[in-house]
Amino acid sequence: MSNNSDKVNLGSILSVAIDASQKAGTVIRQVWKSGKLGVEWKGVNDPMTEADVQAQKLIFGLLYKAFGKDLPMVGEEDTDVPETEEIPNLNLLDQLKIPEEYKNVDKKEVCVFVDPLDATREFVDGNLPAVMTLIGISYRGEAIAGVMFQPFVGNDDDSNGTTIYGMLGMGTNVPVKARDEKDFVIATTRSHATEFLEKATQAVKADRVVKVGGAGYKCLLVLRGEIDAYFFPIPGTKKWDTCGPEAIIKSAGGSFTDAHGRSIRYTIDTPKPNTDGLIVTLKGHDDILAKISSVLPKL
Ligand SMILES: O=P(O)(O)O[C@H]1[C@H](O)[C@@H](O)[C@H](OP(=O)(O)O)[C@@H](O)[C@H]1O
Ligand SMILES: [Mg+2]
Ligand SMILES: [Mg+2]
Ligand SMILES: [Mg+2]
Repeated sequence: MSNNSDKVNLGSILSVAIDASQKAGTVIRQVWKSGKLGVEWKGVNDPMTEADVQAQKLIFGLLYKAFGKDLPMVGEEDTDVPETEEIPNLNLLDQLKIPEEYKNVDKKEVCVFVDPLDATREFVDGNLPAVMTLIGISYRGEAIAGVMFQPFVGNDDDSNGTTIYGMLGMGTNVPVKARDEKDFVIATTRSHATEFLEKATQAVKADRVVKVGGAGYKCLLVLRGEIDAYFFPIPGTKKWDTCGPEAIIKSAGGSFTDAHGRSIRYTIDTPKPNTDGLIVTLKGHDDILAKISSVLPKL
């Protein structure tokens, strides 16, 4: 399958996404170590740095080099895409583990969502474990596969970071454990709370509320069984924040919906804001939806 073919193997795209996220992580660490973050404010509490921009250019360059510039792609930042000298690695995954239905699909029915640096505010504040590169792969509008790469956590092979990936029908590369305690603990925004969020939090009767930055990072806390739910039933996240993490959560058997329990769609034309919020769990999803329904506006 050459890069100008109109067919693609989603397993190969996931391989290049993993490779690109690790290489982007190296760039992010280099910018951090330089001390010259080049922070620009896109909006209130919404920074962009040189690391966000350079990481996105690298990721787009590798995916275009591997699959052609007609690969539908959405990135958070508005950057040009220079030719890259880097070589994309299409062979990181065992093709025997890739579901047959994903091996030869129409490229125009795929869309890759790239958040080159999730939790930029945390990056600027020096809260580095929450920083991640997120890449999601959708097919016919459904989040199918994704990778979350933590450049400042752990020491993953020679990529100096921690790679978490998953694909529907294949599972994840990391052990996943649902939280199983008597109390009910949720994670939500550190910096974008609203009156309605407080009301909704009371409606679901959380025993403890963990306030941390990073949409990807809160999904990781669910995967690791540190919280029962990522609870954010208000606007704020975008499709690039959620496509990759959703695919990983669902490939681990979890649930990922908006506040009304509806699936989130990911096509090139889908509006980027997740206006109806997020609820992310490994278990107990319906119980949360039942409790929050009493305070949600009727559809
Ligand atoms: O990639 P960035 O812009 O850092 O992504 C943001 C999310 O868009 C935003 O929703 C998250 O807000 P909360 O901290 O309130 O959960 C922010 O942490 C980043 O993930
Ligand atoms: Mg941002
Ligand atoms: Mg983000
Ligand atoms: Mg970002």
